[in-house]
Amino acid sequence: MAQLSIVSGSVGLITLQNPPVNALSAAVRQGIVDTVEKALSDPKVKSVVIRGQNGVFCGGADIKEFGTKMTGPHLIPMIHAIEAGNKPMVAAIEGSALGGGLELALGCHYRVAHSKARLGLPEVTLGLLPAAAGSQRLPRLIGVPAALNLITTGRHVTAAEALQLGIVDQVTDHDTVDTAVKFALNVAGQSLDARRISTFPCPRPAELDALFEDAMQKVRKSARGAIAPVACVQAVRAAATLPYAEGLERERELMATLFNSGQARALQYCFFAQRAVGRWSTPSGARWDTSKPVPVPKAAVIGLGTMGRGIAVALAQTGLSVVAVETQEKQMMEAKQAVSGMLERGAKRRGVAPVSDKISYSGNIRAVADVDLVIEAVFEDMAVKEKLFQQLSAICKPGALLCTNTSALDVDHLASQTRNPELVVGMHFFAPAHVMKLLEVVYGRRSSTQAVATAMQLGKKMGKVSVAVGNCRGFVGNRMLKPYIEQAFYLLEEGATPELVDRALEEFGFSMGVFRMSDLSGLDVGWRVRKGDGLVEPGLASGPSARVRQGRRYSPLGDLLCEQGRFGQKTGRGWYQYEKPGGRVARSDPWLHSFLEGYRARHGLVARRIDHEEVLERCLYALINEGFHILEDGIAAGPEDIDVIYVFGYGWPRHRGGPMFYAGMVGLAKVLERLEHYHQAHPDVPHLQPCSLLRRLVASGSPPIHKWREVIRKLHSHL
Ligand SMILES: CC(C)(COP(=O)(O)OP(=O)(O)OC[C@H]1O[C@@H](n2cnc3c(N)ncnc32)[C@H](O)[C@@H]1OP(=O)(O)O)[C@@H](O)C(=O)NCCC(=O)NCCSC(=O)C[C@@H](O)CCCCCCCCCCCCC(=O)O
Repeated sequence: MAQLSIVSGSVGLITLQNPPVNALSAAVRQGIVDTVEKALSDPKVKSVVIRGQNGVFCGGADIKEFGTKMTGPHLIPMIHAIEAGNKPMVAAIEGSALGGGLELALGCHYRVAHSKARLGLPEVTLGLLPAAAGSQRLPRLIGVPAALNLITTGRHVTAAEALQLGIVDQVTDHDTVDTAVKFALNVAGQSLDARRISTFPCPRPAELDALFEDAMQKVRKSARGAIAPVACVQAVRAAATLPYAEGLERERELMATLFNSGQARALQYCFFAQRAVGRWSTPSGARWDTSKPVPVPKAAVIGLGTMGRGIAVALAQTGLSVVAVETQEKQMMEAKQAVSGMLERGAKRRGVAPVSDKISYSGNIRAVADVDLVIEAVFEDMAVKEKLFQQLSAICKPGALLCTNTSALDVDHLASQTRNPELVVGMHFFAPAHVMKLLEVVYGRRSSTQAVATAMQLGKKMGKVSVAVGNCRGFVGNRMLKPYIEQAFYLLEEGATPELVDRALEEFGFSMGVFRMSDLSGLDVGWRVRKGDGLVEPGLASGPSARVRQGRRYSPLGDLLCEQGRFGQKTGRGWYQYEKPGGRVARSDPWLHSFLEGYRARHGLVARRIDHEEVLERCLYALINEGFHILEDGIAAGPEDIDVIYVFGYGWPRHRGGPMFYAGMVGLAKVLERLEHYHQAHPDVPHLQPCSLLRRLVASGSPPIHKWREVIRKLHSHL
């Protein structure tokens, strides 16, 4: 797992061998210990270069080992032996040097990086801190403020930035190992006294207390309850205030609290789940590894509202030629301006030239005739989309994929409007589409394997986390949102306020509670959908029937607000009030509170005290219950798909792993018991009735989440 050879007569070349990222497994650690010892004791070796196999230096500690009984040498003494050695050690960094990988490089006396390499200490994103002395060495090398920034955000830096910060000594565009070997030959025999980072005094910035207080406030605000960023600040503080050995001890203590925490488990689960969704499969047997996507050099976007603009920008930034079609002149003018602004800002952020020439605009749908793939993003109205798909089917060249960005409508029905239904899939982006990472790729009953594979690959190229899901109303994300929002409305009827519900959800870790989110996205969106579903009945002011629709409990609260023209931020009034239409700062609205009181009085509802626990249980367990239905129906292939959708698209706090992972953490038996309890109290709310898959999982002893698929498979084979 690590090999030593001698090159250029006197340079010991140690190669880490653990594809694909040379993670520091027990075998690699043992290999490093052995080869370093050999190199140090071999009189022929005057200096040493450490590199990783296959163009990747090292992706850090082996995350798969965490949570298992860890064996093999520890990282800290291993890295210490490298630093303390009396022969110059040079890290040759290609690809990535992340986490333990960078910590290993910091133990070396010199670092040479390829210009395309990326370096960082991303442990915080896994619920950990750089506990192989990274939190103690990095501040000594680059100073406290820069180290704090890197360690608390986990961001990766380019080789150029690493050079500027002083993390690496040389950057090369040529062969990294050759360059590092030359470097090692040059420094052989030189004193290493000034090269051992652990012996550096940590630069103490002025206003140390204020600096750390500020850093702590920042992470507490952005971490929304995550504990690792806080521990990272504490560890860097130890570097700045304690001698190295004591700092190291503090790092160890802090790591011990993080290492077995639920948050670390949740974040590491997310890391693997994000990668697992790329290995998609469909109930018809289509799979990621047996499907061949078709190339998509040219694409079209139809409809240049908010979504269409974002999609066009995202496609152009990926390097595709884009035809942007909008038939309304005013909308087209506004869109052109908005798109060029988005492209310019994006280019500035990424330090590249804007790609405005990648987009051509047309008011005529015939302009899409020669594209390889079309994404429609027109108004969310089935009749409009039906007509468009009929047109596209006639206009587009043979084999062109027809994709819909609908957030809830029936993909099979749209496919049935075309001559080639196998070429139709959903590509459900999230607003703003050029920023949000999530893409739901919706396969219909007749979508071809190739169509799904092409949409999945295009999503990946666009930098999206793409999840393949089946076709049903709302797909995965929006389908689960419905019972969640519904519970929030019922809680208002029963005595809660929007502030109370939102506070409970935000303290849980959501970036926004349900009502602030509703104000942001616009209350009229849901109103239109409910009208389409025949649920809105204006004029039914009171009486029990006013709160029952289609035989179930229904809350008309959202409809009543819309009737008052309260659409949220855009009108300056919604569940909250705003300083002006388009304002963003939500303030409590006394009108809303007295409206709720009047509503309850009219309907004979007596307000009761509702606590955060009930808010969380009712909203989250209703959402999770729908997640189980989705798994039972085969709409999502596994719980990871649902969790990735919620973390990347719906603001679910990553350190809680996603709704299905969270259910496992709470305990499936508890979720079942609470759903039964609430369903008994609200028998007219079908979403609270526990799903039979949940019952089955509990009956099978609540297996860990990675075993749920077995239970689901058995369930499907019985159907
Ligand atoms: C490296 C990447 C940037 C590469 O990206 P790319 O897109 O090319 O590839 P993928 O991301 O798809 O990855 C390919 C493949 O590899 C798997 N993988 C990647 N990295 C790792 C890894 N580090 N370990 C294991 N496996 C990895 C990935 O899962 C893919 O496989 P799959 O089958 O899933 O498709 C990118 O991969 C990346 O960003 N990787 C992660 C980088 C990272 O976060 N590194 C940090 C790791 S944590 C760490 O290093 C910790 C160290 O600081 C300190 C460790 C000290 C440990 C001490 C433990 C003692 C605990 C004391 C407490 C005891 C308490 C008590 O119980 O008493």
